[in-house]
Amino acid sequence: MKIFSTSQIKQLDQYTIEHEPISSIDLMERATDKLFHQFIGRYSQLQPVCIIAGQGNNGGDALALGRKLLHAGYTASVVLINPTTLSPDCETNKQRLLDEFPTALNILQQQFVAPAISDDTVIIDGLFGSGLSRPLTGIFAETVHWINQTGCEVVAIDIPSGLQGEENSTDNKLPIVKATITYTLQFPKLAFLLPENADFVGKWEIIDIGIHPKAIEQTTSDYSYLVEEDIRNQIKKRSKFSHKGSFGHALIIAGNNGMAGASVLTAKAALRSGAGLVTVFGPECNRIIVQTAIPEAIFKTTLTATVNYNAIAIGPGIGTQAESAEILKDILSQINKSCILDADALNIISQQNDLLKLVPEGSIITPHPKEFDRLFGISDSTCQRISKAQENAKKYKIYIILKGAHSLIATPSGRLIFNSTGNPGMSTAGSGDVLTGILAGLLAQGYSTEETATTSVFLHGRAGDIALERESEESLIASDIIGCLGKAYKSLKE
Ligand SMILES: NC(=O)C1=CN([C@@H]2O[C@H](COP(=O)(O)OP(=O)(O)OC[C@H]3O[C@@H](n4cnc5c(N)ncnc54)[C@H](O)[C@@H]3O)[C@@H](O)[C@H]2O)[C@H](O)CC1
Ligand SMILES: [K+]
Repeated sequence: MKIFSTSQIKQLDQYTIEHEPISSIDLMERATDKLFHQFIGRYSQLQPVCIIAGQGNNGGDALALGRKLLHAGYTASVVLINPTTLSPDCETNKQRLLDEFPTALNILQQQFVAPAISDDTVIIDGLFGSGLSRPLTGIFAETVHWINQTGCEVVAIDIPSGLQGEENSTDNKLPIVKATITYTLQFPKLAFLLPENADFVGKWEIIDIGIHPKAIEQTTSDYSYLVEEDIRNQIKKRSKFSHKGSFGHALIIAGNNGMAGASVLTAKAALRSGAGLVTVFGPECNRIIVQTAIPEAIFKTTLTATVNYNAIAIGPGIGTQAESAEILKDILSQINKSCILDADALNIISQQNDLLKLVPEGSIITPHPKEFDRLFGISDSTCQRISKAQENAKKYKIYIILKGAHSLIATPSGRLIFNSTGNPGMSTAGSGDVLTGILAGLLAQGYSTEETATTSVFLHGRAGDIALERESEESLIASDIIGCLGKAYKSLKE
């Protein structure tokens, strides 16, 4: 699913109006019908509602939603913050509300006056949406401060008011609505995927308002959101006549003294994701541990003929000592096909930056933000880190998987793909090793590097989400993710 900037969304909106064709007021009516249905699915008529509308089309949406809720029998009051002029569609919806429910509307022009609410009131935030161009001040800022101190549930229309759709200032004192849930129109906004905005956006759901499909298809964007339908068709079907040789041989270089668990988790994940054969390379002291924990894997302490492997993953738990650095250097100088680099392999590279040039084109590296900063320099904001990921993925022609709540895949062609699966329970020891194992498993099976990166990240998160059905966010451990890989695959075949 593409992610567009707010200015692109404005153009898509216009294209829909001209080519569907539909008048802009009817598009607003259609959008608010969808919002209304989403809202009544979550909140009953017993719940009092206070609607805050602004002067633009976000305010128009709020006024129309208020009218629909009053029609449906909700106890709703509407406050219109109107110091200057209303957009034409906002004006129309103000009139429609006044015509039908004249006493429900309170218009404030200069100073904010808090409406009467109760503890269980739901506030609908329709003050500003995608048209916001600068930080809120005056009566708008007062309104936001009031909303945030009520302690009530807040439903934001499109975007929490005060938040920009893309990059936001790092000043955390700016007036921005803290929503419980954001019903966003048609497309997720980039800001929703950035960790610093989590407190404002709350949960978010996409409301399909019927933007013209041709406009969506024709408009390009570097950004996208990886959803199930992107992955389903990528899963390879297995032939009835296949044998273990059909699914490739993965080499996992992982685990030092005391870190055998890293090799176990990585190798197990590679096997569970479908590799035909898995060989673990590690020190002699790990032999019994690895062979006991995964009898299906081969264990080696010497490295020969790396050409025989369909996928090589290197890094989990290898440490950054000279011996490991030598092995990494050897491997990188020897191989000429894409490999997977994680954890200590990345830490070694950040100490010897010239090694980055040896990483074969099309390789996949999987840093978390700290490892990323060690590799490419410290970033002041998530947006800056994202730009650096894009720049370096292009420069070195590699896939960079920047791990996080919405792991980001930066591709050699400059695309930025955010993952949609996963949960906070997956922030646990060994979770990254599991991802590396899945990547190795898929690459070994002949998935292209791009398919490997996207499918692995999606499957890893999906398995984590399935694991959460039995575990809590606190109790979930990396082995649970591996244990749910089967169900994750099945969920994509149902
Ligand atoms: N395709 C869609 O997604 C649809 C979206 N709809 C809704 O329309 C808004 C966007 O409406 P717009 O009128 O462009 O912007 P806002 O309502 O967010 O803002 C109004 C107006 O305010 C001015 N402004 C900007 N920043 C400030 C500020 N800090 N202080 C004061 N005034 C400010 C600026 O001139 C803006 O234009 C979208 O979010 C959806 O809710 C449609 O209803 C359906 C189609
Ligand atoms: K809003």
